[in-house]
Amino acid sequence: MKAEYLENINSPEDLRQLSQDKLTLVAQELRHFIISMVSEYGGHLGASLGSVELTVALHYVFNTPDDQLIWDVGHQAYGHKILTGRRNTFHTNRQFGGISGFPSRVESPYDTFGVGHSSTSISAALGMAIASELEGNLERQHIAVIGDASIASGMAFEGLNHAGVSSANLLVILNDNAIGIDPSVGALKNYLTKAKIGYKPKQSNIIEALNFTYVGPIDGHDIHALIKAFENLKKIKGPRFLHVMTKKGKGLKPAEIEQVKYHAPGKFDKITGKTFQNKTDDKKIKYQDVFGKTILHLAQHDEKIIGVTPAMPTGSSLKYMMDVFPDRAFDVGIAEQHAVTFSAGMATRGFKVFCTIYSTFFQRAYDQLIHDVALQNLPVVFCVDRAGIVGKDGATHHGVFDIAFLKAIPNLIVASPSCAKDLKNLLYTASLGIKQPLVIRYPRGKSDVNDLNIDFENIPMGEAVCLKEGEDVAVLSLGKMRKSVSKAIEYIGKSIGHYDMRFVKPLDTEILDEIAKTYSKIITVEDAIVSGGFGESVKSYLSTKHPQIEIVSMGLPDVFIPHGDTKTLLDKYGLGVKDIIDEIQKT
Ligand SMILES: Cc1ncc(C[n+]2csc(CCOP(=O)(O)OP(=O)(O)O)c2C)c(N)n1
Ligand SMILES: CC(=O)[C@@H](O)[C@H](O)COP(=O)(O)O
Ligand SMILES: [Mg+2]
Repeated sequence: MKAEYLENINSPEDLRQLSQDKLTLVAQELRHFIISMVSEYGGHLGASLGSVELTVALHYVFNTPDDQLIWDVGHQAYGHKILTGRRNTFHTNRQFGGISGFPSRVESPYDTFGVGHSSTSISAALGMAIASELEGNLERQHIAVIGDASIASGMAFEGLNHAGVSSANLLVILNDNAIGIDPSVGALKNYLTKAKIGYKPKQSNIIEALNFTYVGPIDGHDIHALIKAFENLKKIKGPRFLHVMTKKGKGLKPAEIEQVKYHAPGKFDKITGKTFQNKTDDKKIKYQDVFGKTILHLAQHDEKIIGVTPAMPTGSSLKYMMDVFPDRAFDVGIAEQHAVTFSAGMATRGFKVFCTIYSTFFQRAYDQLIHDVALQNLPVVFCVDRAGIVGKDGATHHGVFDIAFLKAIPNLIVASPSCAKDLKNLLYTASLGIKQPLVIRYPRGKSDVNDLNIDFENIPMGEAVCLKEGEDVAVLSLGKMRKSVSKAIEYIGKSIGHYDMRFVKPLDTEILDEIAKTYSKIITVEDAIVSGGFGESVKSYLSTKHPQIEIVSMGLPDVFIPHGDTKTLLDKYGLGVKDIIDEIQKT
């Protein structure tokens, strides 16, 4: 398909030169371009396909970038990027050195707010709107576009609650496709479903009750209806809310049908939509499945076991347990804070709660972890997925801060298994009953095994293992870095000791004392920021007791790591196999 119009749109200014009757064609070309790019280079798909008409209409009516357009999460903003000067660089999306998969303030003046985590758009847009008011600019528009799953989060409600008592020039657009990554959940979702079928007695409109002017629901694929609604809403002052209905995956049949799969499908055939299988290493089980399959197995033998996920049943693989035990496995929506305190509540009543959260999203629930779990020493098990570098999602999503922020918390045990067997056995050990909260962090992607057997072993809390004895240099690896360290030692071929520390906290001080007697140099290697990390704990323990030992901590530097494939990033940021070899050889 020739992109007759799109090819000439290098900024929204160009779009605004077109007559309104051409916009449907622009939308068609834009959708086609997104499908073609994502099919070849990967990335998020369904959300951007569903917001094509919305994107075109927004940039047509509003005076971006002076009018402030804020996308929630930002995975639906591919159309926005393409219309705002990034069509020619879009093929670099999410690659190292290329454009980011999410709006980013350093990338473009049209990206008014950096995103990646959900439910921030209303607060950010309100902040901008009140700033404009204070500057005396009452004309500038501030538009937050938020999805139906993201608006159900506590943070979005905090923003609505504040906006409703302001006179801010704020327009919230609810892009309602009735699904997040997985189907949306909760009472608000039920309310929105009713609103769409026309059941909306005025007094029961939640949004109007919060003092917003409410318009909708309208068809979010009808550009002309969208333009009309925006023009009308522009004339109204104060907080306004437009409810728009869209279809995730719109325009690519398989993506409309299998919306979960096509949220971010990987590469696919742009005509048929058929996805391609990655042939290499295909049989290895993903870490998320080691969790998901083990927790299902354990739950089958212990009815006290509960699973909790904040909106990531597929990504975390808790879905296996949800399918079999819908009453004991909960998707609580995008609500990390609630997920943690809800788990704490269940733990007070003697349930064995396994709450699975991506490392990066766990950041949201730090106070709940300290105040509601650790302070009360409640034995909740946090299965922290996507720990370490996650790859192409980039800075907003890398799980690299968890070690530093977790190790400061009293009562908490923090484990970082290096293989599927240890992850499985830690889950098993926790299921036998623990007396304090436990975090088990594990990485994104494939594990080291093809099959999961069901022989379980107890792992004593805080116990490290010696993988290989040596002389002079001992390398202490944490979690997935074990594999790179093994490769480095294999390459060097001389006698280097290798220890899989398994726990950040408590430290295995017994083994550390033994190591200190044998070696003159210790290298710690962790897939997280080195500042405040595991290596620093080792250093702090050993430096007073064994001041003669040289200790080098390898980890990520004190910067935000950008997007790119995981290996490239590890190599660039000093955690490649070669870096480990070099450090060992410095001896
Ligand atoms: C705080 C946080 N938790 C979880 C996620 C993972 N996540 C990304 S998109 C998404 C679903 C968003 O759904 P919705 O807001 O309805 O937007 P849609 O994808 O349907 O356009 C989730 C759970 C996230 N980005 N941020
Ligand atoms: C936008 C977002 O936050 C999610 O879609 C995220 O990209 C999922 O990451 P995984 O691919 O690791 O499940
Ligand atoms: Mg949605």
